[in-house]
Amino acid sequence: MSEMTIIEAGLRALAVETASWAYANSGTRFKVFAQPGVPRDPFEKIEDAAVVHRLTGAAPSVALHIPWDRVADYAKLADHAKQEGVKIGAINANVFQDDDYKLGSVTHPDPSVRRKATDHLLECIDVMDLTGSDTLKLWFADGTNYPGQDSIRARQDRLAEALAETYNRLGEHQRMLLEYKLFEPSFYTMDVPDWGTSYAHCLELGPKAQVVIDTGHHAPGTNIEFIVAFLLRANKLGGFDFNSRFYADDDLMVGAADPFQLFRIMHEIVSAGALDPEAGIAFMLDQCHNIEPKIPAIIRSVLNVQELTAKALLIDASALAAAQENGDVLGANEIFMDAFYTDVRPLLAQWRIDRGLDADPMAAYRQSGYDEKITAERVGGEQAGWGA
Ligand SMILES: O=C[C@H](O)[C@H](O)[C@H](O)[C@H](O)CO
Ligand SMILES: [Zn+2]
Ligand SMILES: [Zn+2]
Repeated sequence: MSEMTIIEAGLRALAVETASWAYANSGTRFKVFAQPGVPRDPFEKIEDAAVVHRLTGAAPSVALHIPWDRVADYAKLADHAKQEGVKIGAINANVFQDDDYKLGSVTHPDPSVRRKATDHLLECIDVMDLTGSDTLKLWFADGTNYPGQDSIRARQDRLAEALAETYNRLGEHQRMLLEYKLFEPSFYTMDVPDWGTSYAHCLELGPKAQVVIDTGHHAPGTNIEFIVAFLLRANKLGGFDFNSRFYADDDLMVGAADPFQLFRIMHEIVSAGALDPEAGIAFMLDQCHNIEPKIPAIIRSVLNVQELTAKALLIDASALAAAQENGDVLGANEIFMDAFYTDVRPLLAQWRIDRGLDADPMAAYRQSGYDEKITAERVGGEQAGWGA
């Protein structure tokens, strides 16, 4: 089978979900650098997401974050997305920016705060019903900063209670993804610190609960592809928050800091046949573009996922299996690395041309004049951003 045929079949299924908040101003605790032309509301965020899909052909959905994307008429927002040629993806809850959540949200010692937080999770399922989204994504900033601050076990009981109530509210075709994070903004304990904790809660909840892996949420040196392989085998991998990092939760462009890691992750996906939409793996981006222009950075990120997936698709699976069975350590590694070192960019350029897309989406964006258009049009009003 020709390389193009292999890539053709594999990439046809690959759909990347971009993040509404990545089109808005976001940065670090030190500085958020506002940029001209940034969206002022979720409708404009969706228009930018549609441009990414039109140029790459591989980003058909956009995740929302509530309340950052709260609108009066969610059906109208979903219609707008449809008009623009994209659909609403995962709905992200936000129980980390309210003053009441200083000591936690669903794990807070005060039951009235837990009630408030759980009600927000339920509100997000209402948003799913109104927008046609089938995925609720939950990340909790909940944790403690000092030993003794609270009971680690009691917080797990509170978390489990809120998750169960939320799970029971899910519709027949809806699911919830539980994200974990080693640290930040809590620095002694996070209540969902690692994949094992998320996995255990998801097992306790049932089949509609799965784990989401944010590639920036692990201790340095963690073998993330092992977690991918394990959760795929257990049918408990719901998706990814793709980004890359050099140190912590840097939220840089996926594949930028460590393309080889993304290749190893996509090898586990491809070899498990999980690229197929039926497998239900959400390939979401969770990034923040503080110093680089946002839309081109997101286009570049989608291309990075395509490129490393195409390389993974080119691994000679039968030769690799034979080498593995024969204990041919160097042979197996050579077959693996051969694919990684294959330049797939000419193949992908042709793949795009065959779809009526520009061979080079980054150049196509520069030549589109879209940046100039939004910079000229989006004056006045408040730019969207963290907390706006
Ligand atoms: O670190 C926070 C997590 O990655 C969440 O996914 C969060 O909702 C997202 O980063 C938006 O801030
Ligand atoms: Zn994330
Ligand atoms: Zn994060």
